[in-house]
Amino acid sequence: MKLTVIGCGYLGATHAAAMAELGHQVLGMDTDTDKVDALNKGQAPFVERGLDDLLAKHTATGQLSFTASYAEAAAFADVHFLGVGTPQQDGSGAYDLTHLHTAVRRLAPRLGDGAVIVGKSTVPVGTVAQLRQTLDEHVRAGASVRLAWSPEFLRESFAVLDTLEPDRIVLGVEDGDTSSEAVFRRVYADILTAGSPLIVTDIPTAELIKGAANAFLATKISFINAMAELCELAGADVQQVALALGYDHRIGAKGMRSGLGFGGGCLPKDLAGFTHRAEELGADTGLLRQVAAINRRRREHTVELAREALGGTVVGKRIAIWGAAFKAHTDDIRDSPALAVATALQQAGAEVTVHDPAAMANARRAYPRLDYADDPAAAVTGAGLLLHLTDWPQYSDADPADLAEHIAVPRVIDARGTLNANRWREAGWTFRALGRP
Ligand SMILES: NC(=O)c1ccc[n+]([C@@H]2O[C@H](COP(=O)([O-])OP(=O)(O)OC[C@H]3O[C@@H](n4cnc5c(N)ncnc54)[C@H](O)[C@@H]3O)[C@@H](O)[C@H]2O)c1
Ligand SMILES: O=c1ccn([C@@H]2O[C@H](COP(=O)(O)OP(=O)(O)O[C@H]3O[C@H](CO)[C@@H](O)[C@H](O)[C@H]3O)[C@@H](O)[C@H]2O)c(=O)[nH]1
Repeated sequence: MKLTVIGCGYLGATHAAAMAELGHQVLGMDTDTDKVDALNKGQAPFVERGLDDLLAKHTATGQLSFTASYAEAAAFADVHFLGVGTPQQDGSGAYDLTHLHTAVRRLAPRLGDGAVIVGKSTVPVGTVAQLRQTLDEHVRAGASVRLAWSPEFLRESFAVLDTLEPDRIVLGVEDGDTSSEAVFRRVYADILTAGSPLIVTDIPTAELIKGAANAFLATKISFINAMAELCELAGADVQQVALALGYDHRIGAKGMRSGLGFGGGCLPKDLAGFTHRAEELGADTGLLRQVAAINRRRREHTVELAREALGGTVVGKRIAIWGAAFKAHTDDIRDSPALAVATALQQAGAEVTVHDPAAMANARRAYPRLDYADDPAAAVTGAGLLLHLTDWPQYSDADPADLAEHIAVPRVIDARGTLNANRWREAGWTFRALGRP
């Protein structure tokens, strides 16, 4: 089949490459010409495992290409996936939906009768009804264009795998739309044959499923972090608590790692947007607000522990920070908990040196006033405290005995819970972890 993907960021570039891997002819479209150029060379403009290989493989054969032209995209195919960004509006939790409306407005007059738009971006419930109005206002006279919504559940760093082998696929179709599902089933034929379940539902339900999924994932993380708070007060170990809870099949161990809390381009923004929309609809959002508050406290608590470790003040103190990405195996620093802690400490007067295996270029651009070191040992050299803030395996594999020779005072706070406490203590470090004795 011939398909386009409008908006080629983390979601869209991965989706385009994965659709080519399924055998489709794919044209990705993005307004960012630098991104388009990189993608056409077979290079992902961000770090994502396996994506460069897929892009290189399919751009080389011409099965996958990218453009900045709506006209080319509209002429290329009758099925158009939408993956443009839906960021948070400044100063409120609400979603900014302008990119979506722009994309529909620009595409609509160029589409032929029978075209199908399938949205993948994350949106608050009610968005598709508004996009339908935008579509109807701009579509050619006499052309009937269908609009369906298939929210995306991929995780960064597992994006290729999650797109090709999804836990489930959701498709929302408008009332009276009897044909989008058949088109969609053809697009996803191989994935459906391999056993991924497909849930076909109405539009509001499809929109809401995505928000609910991220709200649940956020709740699970904040739940275990609330237990971590309690463990610290009681002298108990949250990792043992999580281990024991996770063996219960009704709870499950996945997505329940305690630590510095959730960041990234999705969970914080989607929790805020979901809460905002729920309030507009008159729902009680007490639970959702607590989830966000617990998450905020993780960052504040880590800053406080650093202050405490340094004798009550961070002013003029050298602090090494391991981690800038919002999680391991990505260069994404959107709402990164690690950088939130780093900048809070710097604002409080500390001299902060940051290391990250992949996200330093992005961090340098966004936070040019922080210091950066090229390797983990260089970051700790001369510091009075090390904070471990992103769960890269390089950090859990590092040799604490070797590092103790570089740091001025061997003191570490493990905010991700992935360092081996015994190993670090045996190497002479004062070791403190969140939620653990
Ligand atoms: N990143 C993820 O892991 C992930 C997973 C599931 C869902 N989502 C959702 O997918 C959407 C995209 O997220 P992302 O992380 O890929 O964002 P992103 O910022 O990486 O990518 C968005 C892309 O859209 C492009 N764009 C903006 N306006 C455009 C327009 N009018 N026409 C064409 N292109 C346009 C931008 O240039 C950018 O490349 C969001 O709604 C997000 O919530 C993201
Ligand atoms: O047990 C856990 C799992 C994650 N995190 C943190 O939570 C954040 C989000 O992690 P993760 O869910 O792995 O990353 P994302 O790539 O942001 O993916 C989430 O957001 C996407 C965008 O909506 C969804 O598609 C995915 O299903 C959803 O997992 C990161 O800061 C992690 O460090 C924890 O603290 N504990």
